[in-house]
Amino acid sequence: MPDRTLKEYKNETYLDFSDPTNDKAQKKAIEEVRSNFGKEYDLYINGEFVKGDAGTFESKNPSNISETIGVFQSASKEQAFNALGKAWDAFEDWQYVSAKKRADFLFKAADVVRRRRLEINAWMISEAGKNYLEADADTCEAIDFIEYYAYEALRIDDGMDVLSETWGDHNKSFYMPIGAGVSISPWNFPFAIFVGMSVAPIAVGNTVVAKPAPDTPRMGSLLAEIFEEVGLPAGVFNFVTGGDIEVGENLAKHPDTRFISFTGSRAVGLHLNKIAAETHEDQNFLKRMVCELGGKNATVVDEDADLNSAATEIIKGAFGFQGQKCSASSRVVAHQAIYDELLEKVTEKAKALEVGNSKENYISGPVINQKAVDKIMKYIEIGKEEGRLVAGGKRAETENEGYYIEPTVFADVDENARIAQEEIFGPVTAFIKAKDTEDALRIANGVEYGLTGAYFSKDPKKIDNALRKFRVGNLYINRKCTGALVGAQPFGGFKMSGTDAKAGGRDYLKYFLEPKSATLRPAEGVDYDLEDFDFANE
Ligand SMILES: NC(=O)c1ccc[n+]([C@@H]2O[C@H](COP(=O)([O-])OP(=O)(O)OC[C@H]3O[C@@H](n4cnc5c(N)ncnc54)[C@H](O)[C@@H]3O)[C@@H](O)[C@H]2O)c1
Ligand SMILES: N[C@@H](CCC=O)C(=O)O
Repeated sequence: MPDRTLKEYKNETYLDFSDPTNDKAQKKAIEEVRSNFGKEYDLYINGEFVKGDAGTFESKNPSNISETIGVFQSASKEQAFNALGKAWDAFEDWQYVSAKKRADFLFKAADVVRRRRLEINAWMISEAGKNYLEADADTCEAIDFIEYYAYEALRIDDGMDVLSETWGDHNKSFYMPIGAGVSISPWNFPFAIFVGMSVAPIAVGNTVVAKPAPDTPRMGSLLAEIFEEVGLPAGVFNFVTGGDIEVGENLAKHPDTRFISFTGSRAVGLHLNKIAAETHEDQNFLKRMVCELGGKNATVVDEDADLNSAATEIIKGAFGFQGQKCSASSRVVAHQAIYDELLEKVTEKAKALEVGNSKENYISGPVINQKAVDKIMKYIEIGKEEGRLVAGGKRAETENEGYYIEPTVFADVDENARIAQEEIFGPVTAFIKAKDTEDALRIANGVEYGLTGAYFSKDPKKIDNALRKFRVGNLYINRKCTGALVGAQPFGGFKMSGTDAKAGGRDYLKYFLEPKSATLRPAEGVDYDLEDFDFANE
């Protein structure tokens, strides 16, 4: 295999499903996957597929809830702890495996994902309710995470800081993996985020117990199959499905859990952050906590913006995957001079979005489950009190029994209203009127989150002003505020949106590393320096 360097990294490109060949191929993959609905999938602990001790649960198709995607294991607390123990056993060797060897496992895994791409999309379309493009983008992001972190691990292995020489001593700093930990992921990027959160620690020599969200366990079990196929050493990656408390919380609390990597809601993230801070008597490290939480993102449209383009991008940002993205534009803050015109354009486009079964590639599919329906419909009722309903506002009627909600737009919402402040995580956006540019940026910043934002203007001076003042981790000018690409738009937010980690960025792997400084004084008459040592087993 040729040497792979960071320079070789490229984002995977999405399939064009308006091409009938791709559309047909995706439909065929969906039919194949559907013929496998209802099968049982096991835990994957220490390189073995095993049954759970605490029963089983089913994953359902949100587009048609009479369909069972698969049957999954509920691990007991003891099994979860056993997985953690096996991960520590595997760490003994894995921490010293060379970065190149580790990266080779990952490059092979990325190639398997490429080979199974349409099948993986098909499972995701069925289990999460994504349309074809959203599913394909998720699978591509998973490939990107795997390869980007593999390249990054190679770069980090090349050495850290250039240090000064001190009177004949040689100084070197390098990174060491930190140990075995737990990755707890959400259902909304059920492959990309699950894969990214599993691969990042592994790429730099750690071992992982990964728990998928209960709504999308099939997407996690695919990674177990892939790592089994590429021969990743036993115990490096463990896949444990089961209860939030039984598996997730108990693992977070365990004194041997070295890191907790969490992506999910603010409430659960804060709860786990507290757990991470509690030190057990027999714990000899501070737990490393990585939290990537929610958002209440705004698209700000200034008076000189291209309104057609802004309206198109708002629709994508607010209603892509039914608004179930932490990055979604759930607020539109519009300058008073263009407010009415923009609102009319967005309303018209929102009303035109067709809702239906994801297997037929409707632009808008279902939301994830009944709990989500209840929460979103509750916010829609609140919105009716707080603003003027101009589009949607009801359950969408379709041929299937699924969790469908109409794309919904509220106008004339006060900046402090609940629907302007709280994360809804569904197909709902709220228009807020601003007096001028500064007022718009103040409103955009006036929430507890700081994840993404979009700003529309043609004026370079205004753009420069927004670049500095709009307080979000990911800011986009003249485009939608969703769809960050690995390695291009490192992703993660400020304020209550998380611990400032940037998934798919250069800093991310350092959350799973500890830096070590070494000083070597050459022994009398011996000629060597620290560059002669690479600190890894081949
Ligand atoms: N910042 C980001 O990068 C990012 C990315 C995706 C999603 N999100 C956020 O995730 C949320 C949606 O995902 P969700 O509904 O799956 O979130 P969630 O917080 O309900 O669940 C996330 C994960 O935590 C587990 N969990 C729940 N309770 C737990 C507990 N007490 N102990 C341990 N684990 C527990 C769940 O099973 C799931 O695997 C939204 O708030 C969204 O903004 C953030
Ligand atoms: N990284 C994704 C969002 C992940 C959270 O849901 C985006 O940029 O849209």
